[in-house]
Amino acid sequence: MNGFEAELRAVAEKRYHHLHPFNQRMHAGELTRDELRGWILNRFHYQRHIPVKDAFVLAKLATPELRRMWLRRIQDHDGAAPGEGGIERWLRLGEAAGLERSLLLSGEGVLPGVRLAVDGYVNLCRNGSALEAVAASLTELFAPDLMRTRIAAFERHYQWIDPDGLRYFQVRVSQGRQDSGEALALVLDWARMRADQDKAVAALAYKCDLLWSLLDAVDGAYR
Ligand SMILES: O=C(O)c1cc(C(=O)O)c2c(n1)C(=O)C(=O)c1cc(C(=O)O)[nH]c1-2
Repeated sequence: MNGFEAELRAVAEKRYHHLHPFNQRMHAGELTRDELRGWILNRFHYQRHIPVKDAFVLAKLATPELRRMWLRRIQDHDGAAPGEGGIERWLRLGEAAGLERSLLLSGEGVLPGVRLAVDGYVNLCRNGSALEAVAASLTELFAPDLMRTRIAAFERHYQWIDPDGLRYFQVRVSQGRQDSGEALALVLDWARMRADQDKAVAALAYKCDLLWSLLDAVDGAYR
């Protein structure tokens, strides 16, 4: 591993939301039903904007090979047909926790801080360079381990949620590994100069901060 890759990993190790008190309480089984439902509802706002931000990233990629690779991410979330894909699986997670899909789809109850955090990510991908947008997605290097911890915590502590609802997380473990492996290879290839490496590190730190802010908003609202 070169020094730049170590620097990227160190940023996420220190600032990624696996360390956030809300996630720590989730894993320890300390969340109430209302808190968990509030998280699922608010995180849906993030989920439904992932393919939107990925469409901005796609438009910045210069070759068919790169666009094909990135297009797969949009399909992972939107599915190839109605009733498929990550957004549908998140709606089923909501239903497994007792939340109507019409409520999630309405956007009602999404917290102001969550809207700002999600806007921050979409706008980074809209206005930033391809390097910055792809570097920001590198939080996914750490997401699969977090998903595995989360699945175990749900199975152990939150048995009132139908286990079929956990399918979103199970599928994301391998998708996240593939996504982050591809994104890391691109960032290492594109950022050879120190100035570019600094921009990539800053974009990743910003992404960590916005995920952290999203949980701050949820943590403060439902206690
Ligand atoms: O539940 C999580 O902790 C978590 C974190 C992240 C992340 O690190 O951004 C993503 C996801 N989930 C996720 O489900 C997902 O599809 C996803 C896409 C991206 C991205 O930046 O392109 N991050 C994430």
